[in-house]
Amino acid sequence: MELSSAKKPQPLNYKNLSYLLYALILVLAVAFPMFAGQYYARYVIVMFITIIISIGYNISSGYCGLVHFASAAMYAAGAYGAAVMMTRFDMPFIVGLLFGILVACFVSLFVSIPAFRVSGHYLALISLGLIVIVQEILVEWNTVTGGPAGMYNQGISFFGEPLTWLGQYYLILALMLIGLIVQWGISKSYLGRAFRSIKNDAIAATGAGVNVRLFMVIAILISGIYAGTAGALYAGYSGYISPDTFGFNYTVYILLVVVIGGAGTLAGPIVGTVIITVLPEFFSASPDIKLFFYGLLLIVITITMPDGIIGKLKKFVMAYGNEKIPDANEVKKHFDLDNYNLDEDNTPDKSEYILDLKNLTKYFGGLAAVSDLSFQIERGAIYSLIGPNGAGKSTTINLITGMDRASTGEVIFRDRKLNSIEPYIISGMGISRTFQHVRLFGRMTVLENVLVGKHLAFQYGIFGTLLRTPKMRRQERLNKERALAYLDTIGLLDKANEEAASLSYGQQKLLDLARALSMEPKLLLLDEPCAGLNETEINYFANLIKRIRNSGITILLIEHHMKLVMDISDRIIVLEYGKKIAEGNPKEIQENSAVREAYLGTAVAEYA
Ligand SMILES: Nc1ncnc2c1ncn2[C@@H]1O[C@H](COP(=O)(O)OP(=O)(O)OP(=O)(O)O)[C@@H](O)[C@H]1O
Repeated sequence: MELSSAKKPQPLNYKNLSYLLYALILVLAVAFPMFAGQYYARYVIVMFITIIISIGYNISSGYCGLVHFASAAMYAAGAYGAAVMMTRFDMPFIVGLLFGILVACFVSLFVSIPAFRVSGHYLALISLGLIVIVQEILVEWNTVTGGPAGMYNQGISFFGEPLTWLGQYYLILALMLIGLIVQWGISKSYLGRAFRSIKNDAIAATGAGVNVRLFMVIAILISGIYAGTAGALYAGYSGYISPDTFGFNYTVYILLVVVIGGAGTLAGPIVGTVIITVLPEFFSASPDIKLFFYGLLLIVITITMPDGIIGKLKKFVMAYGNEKIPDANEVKKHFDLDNYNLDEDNTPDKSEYILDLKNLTKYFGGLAAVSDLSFQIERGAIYSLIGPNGAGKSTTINLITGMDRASTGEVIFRDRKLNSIEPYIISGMGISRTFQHVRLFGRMTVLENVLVGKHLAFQYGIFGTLLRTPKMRRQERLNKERALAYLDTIGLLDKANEEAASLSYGQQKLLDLARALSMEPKLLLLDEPCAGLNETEINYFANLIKRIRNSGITILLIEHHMKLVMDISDRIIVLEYGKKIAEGNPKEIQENSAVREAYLGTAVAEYA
């Protein structure tokens, strides 16, 4: 089957281009105070601080997709935390900085905990509430914050010595560079891929083994660390802070920086800051004109470049992925479906069946989508679940994977009851799935989609991520090689660097399968993998499914395509209105009169 389209022109080397730009910016930033003097250096320091807070916002919102307006609240927490430590407790700047970060992290919890329950505009509304509350605290808690009049502090000093303006410039530049390097490290790690998978499709991310809630908390916590650092630096550098600085306008300002620069891109916060800070100066210094300019810029950029300036640039040079793709023979060393030994762990269960559903019932309101359903699945077989539309097939898969909770009954997988286990843990236990309506991480590359499927195979921590330790690099390399091998297995190796959303429908279905397969499941649940495909594609899938079964992986297939089901199934279970009406081998099912009446009708008559 020809699933690959004609080769596209070789993309320009975006990677080298951006390295060159970063080097230029660095040289410029280091040399700037030497030729520009103190007045302009102060201006650039504020830009550095803006970049720091914007990177944090970019990680939580640009990468992880959590749109919130809490930047100003976390920034205020950092600034006041540092100032209070320095002024009220006479502590050195470094203690103020650490305390400011701590307070900002605490404030970040008020965004991340609600994010468990709400998302989208509800989360944005909650974060707006947070700004109002923080403003009130700053204004009313006079004895600590100085109230509306604000508070002064001793400024940035080390060992009792105030830092010169040049020292402050390089300190803040160094922290900004660290911030950029950390952002780069995160984006190149499984942490960054997990964030982006959540933004693309949180349900698919859960299915791939990502603990979505935990990673949302981490993303917002990281933005709290950046905002806290920026706030403390601002307090120390300016020597005076007041509540006015940390209002709604500032949050919108940071949002603008990230949206205009390019949310979810490495250089977005830099480009956005430069544009938002420098461009208005060419028009006028008047605050009203500036606001007008910001508003206009937001409208124009959102309409013409929804991915921001860097996002547009990346599209222009087609810089989706730049992984080197080895040839197929090389790739097969890392995974070969036809010579695959299913890795049974050291604690094999005693049960004869890999999956055992006992009297499973699921109500949606008054509707029993699944009703008193019991069946067992033998290891290494292909079982198919068939039935008319609305019979409860997908719901059964959702109950097995923990994406829906059973009203009554039990799901037993390898002797373990799954009923109250979180879906991402179930994925890690050896059950993976594809989705009826393909759920890919559309804005990630084909290779990255499969790598998210390998999420649980990454075992390096935050230090590995930030320091790019040998362990981290080894795991990244090995899993990349393996992910490429899965792509080769399903025939998409040459598409590894392309955006998943750009694939044809058949290719997307294949990628969904590759991602599920990359999780090294013991039980693979396929929800209508062939819906919407043509005969050639269906035959290709049928062959793949049989090869997967032959490798030892057990399969539960939902499919309406009867020829495929009858050809490849070892056993078939038929549902109607959530109830099992028949079970048997393909021949028995074809001959079953109740099944013919309820579902198969002429379809089987034609097939038989
Ligand atoms: N989240 C939900 N909330 C309410 N009702 C639901 C929900 N999910 C499924 N249902 C209902 O449960 C019944 C079974 O749906 P399900 O999707 O499991 O059927 P299916 O056999 O997979 O159908 P199809 O072949 O059309 O995909 C349907 O009546 C459906 O409307």
